[in-house]
Amino acid sequence: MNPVLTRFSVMSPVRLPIISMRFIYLEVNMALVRKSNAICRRVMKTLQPLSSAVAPSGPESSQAQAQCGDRQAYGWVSSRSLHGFKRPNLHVIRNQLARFEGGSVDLEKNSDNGIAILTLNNPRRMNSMTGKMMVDMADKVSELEEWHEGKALIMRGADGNLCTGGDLTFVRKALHYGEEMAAYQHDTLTRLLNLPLISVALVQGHTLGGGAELSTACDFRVMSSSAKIGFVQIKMGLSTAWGAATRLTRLLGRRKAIDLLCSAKILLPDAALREGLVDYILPRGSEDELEETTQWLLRNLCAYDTNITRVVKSLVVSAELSMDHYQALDAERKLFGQTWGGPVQRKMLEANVKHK
Ligand SMILES: CC[C@H](C(=O)O)C(=O)SCCNC(=O)CCNC(=O)[C@H](O)C(C)(C)COP(=O)(O)OP(=O)(O)OC[C@H]1O[C@@H](n2cnc3c(N)ncnc32)[C@H](O)[C@@H]1OP(=O)(O)O
Repeated sequence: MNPVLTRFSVMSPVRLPIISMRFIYLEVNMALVRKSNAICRRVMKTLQPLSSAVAPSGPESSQAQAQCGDRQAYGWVSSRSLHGFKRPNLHVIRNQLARFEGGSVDLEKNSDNGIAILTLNNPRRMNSMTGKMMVDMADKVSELEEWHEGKALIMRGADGNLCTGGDLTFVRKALHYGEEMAAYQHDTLTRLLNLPLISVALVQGHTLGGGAELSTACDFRVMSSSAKIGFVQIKMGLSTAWGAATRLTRLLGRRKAIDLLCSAKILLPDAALREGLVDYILPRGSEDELEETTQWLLRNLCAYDTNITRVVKSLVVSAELSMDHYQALDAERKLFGQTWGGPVQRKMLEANVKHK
């Protein structure tokens, strides 16, 4: 049964006959799975020609294959996801990612106001994410899943910069490991988005590529008046690595998602607000933007009872949770895996592109 509904049904004061609820839920779920499997097979058929277009050919492809080796070696298991794709073994991937050192993701939980602060901490490299930071983030999201007295979460970066995406030193070393890294981040960011906490990304400084993707894994985005945000992956020869194509399409609709992802435009606050990508711009010259964001949260979204706030968030998650979401992420991961390590990305990495 949907984990969110399970948690809600235990908490709901009116205990409906759970058996009949479970039965109805299972029936609906099976119908959804049958429908989405059929859609997914059609989607993947249209994508097949693309894979020969973007995957490396010639010696590079044999080198890439040699590097990748058998997917089993990297933790791909035989069990299939609901939509026919191989479900990755996150535990094996975790051990591989942890070897790419650098930075940390830290968590402070304030039991007085029920607001937790999740901090990306790699300031010398603008909080870009290493493999170790991805493992840290997954662990902190698991800790938040068990924080039952929490009400909200603010995700921010150390020293006034949210995140500039994948740490390029990590990226250059992990070109054989794109799909696995994407699967790991998809799991973490979907769990983050589905937490029974009102989540806000504090968009500060340069929030680029994967950093912009991280911001879409929160319910709301609050932006500093001096910040910039842009999905620059296409300039790097890539599609989105951490699930933003799926989330942006749901958040802004397909037209705006295509616009932001295919133009690689870098938005200043007013434009980001106009596009609906961010929800609030902090006043210019704020002394303490984290405190300003905390007050914005308390005023607008956390003014009421903690348990009811958690139930309302859980209800919205369970209303949105659908097979299509996981099918979209599976397809996104497959596509991303075909761009990662491809000739365009290699050329852009060598060019050391700066997204000014
Ligand atoms: C997996 C996700 C996906 C992917 O990687 O496939 C992506 O996220 S794609 C996007 C990847 N990110 C980038 O390409 C950003 C590259 N960096 C820049 O464009 C600039 O650094 C910029 C515009 C963010 C800031 O420019 P500015 O001149 O203001 O500062 P510096 O360039 O001197 O940067 C300061 C310092 O930070 C280091 N830095 C910044 N971003 C990254 C990064 N993503 N990985 C590693 N290091 C990063 C930069 O190298 C400087 O350090 P230094 O030791 O002085 O070279």
